[in-house]
Amino acid sequence: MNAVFPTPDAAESERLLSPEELEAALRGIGARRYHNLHPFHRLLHDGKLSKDQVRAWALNRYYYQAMIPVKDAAVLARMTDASLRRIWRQRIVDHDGDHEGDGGIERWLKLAEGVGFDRDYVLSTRGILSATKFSVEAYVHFVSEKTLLEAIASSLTEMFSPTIISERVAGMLKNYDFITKDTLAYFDKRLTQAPRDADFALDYVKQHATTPELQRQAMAALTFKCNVLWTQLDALYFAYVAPGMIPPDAWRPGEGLVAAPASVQAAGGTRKMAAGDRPRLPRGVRLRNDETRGKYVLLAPERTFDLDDNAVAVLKLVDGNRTVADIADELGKTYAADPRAIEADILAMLDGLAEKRVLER
Ligand SMILES: O=C(O)c1cc(C(=O)O)c2c(n1)C(=O)C(=O)c1cc(C(=O)O)[nH]c1-2
Repeated sequence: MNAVFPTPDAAESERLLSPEELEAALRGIGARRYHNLHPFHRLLHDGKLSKDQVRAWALNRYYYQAMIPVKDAAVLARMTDASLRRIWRQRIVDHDGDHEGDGGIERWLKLAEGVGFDRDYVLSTRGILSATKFSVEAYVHFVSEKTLLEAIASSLTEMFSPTIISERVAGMLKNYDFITKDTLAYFDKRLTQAPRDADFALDYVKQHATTPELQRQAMAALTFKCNVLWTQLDALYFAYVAPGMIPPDAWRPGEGLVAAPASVQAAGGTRKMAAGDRPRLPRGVRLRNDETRGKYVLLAPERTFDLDDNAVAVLKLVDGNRTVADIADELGKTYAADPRAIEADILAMLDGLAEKRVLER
């Protein structure tokens, strides 16, 4: 393994690597350490997180986004060559934009707003985990204090980001009903910006890491940066997944959100079903008669829900055409009940299924 991907402390790194070997070594660091491998990202992309856990990610990642131009300004300040600065300054423009309302930070704010946050709360950075701040600030300090080669090499995680971004966008759109293409617009531009930036940085490092020591420093810088990304996810995982220990002062579910209409709040985030809605089963979810058990179940990908008789009676009428009021009318006739009286129970039952994401409006 070391012969293919020498690590900074491997004996192999005593030898001067060819530029191609150096690139392979750098890619090997990403293959082992990039944050696409972190369990938090796996959960995020596979649709296994709750809306609040996705919110925690969006909020914390805002801090990274907001500090990237500060980091790049620190890198720029190290550059004595105008031709280098001319290229590097584009990174700051990409994130800050050319005018108010433009740029990557603004697009990340849209993402945070898209999952329910109040913009001013996000901007205040009040609820962001201290560990997130420590990691991000370590990155800014690193590029300020280390050599320019190390500062540039530390940005090389971007070589690996297009793959994770494609996976993330596809996974989140598929798996979360509260995520839209607009919400994730931040990532569209990164798919072209990141390879452009990474190509430049990689060429620079290959050209300037001309001794085993400099090559070792470049590899160590990339390793450090992988750790900057990884530790941010460790902190999120610890606070919001398991053991779920949210530190004092960090964001707690419910805080910093745009006040939703009362009907939305009552449904715990998703709008409550109304009598005029036409519920339907999402793609991949089916009502099935489980003959061996002699009962109906709701079959969803990798999940099965047992249903009581009332739920089965309602779901047999759920077809995307009938409104909830229509369903109440029909069941009222069948069971000789007042449709308006049973409507409330039907709505509550459907809301419960919608929250589990096995029913849509
Ligand atoms: O979505 C991601 O996984 C991801 C990763 C990285 C990265 O690898 O550092 C960056 C970004 N996104 C990103 O959006 C971004 O602007 C960025 C700037 C930098 C950097 O080190 O200068 N990395 C990243």
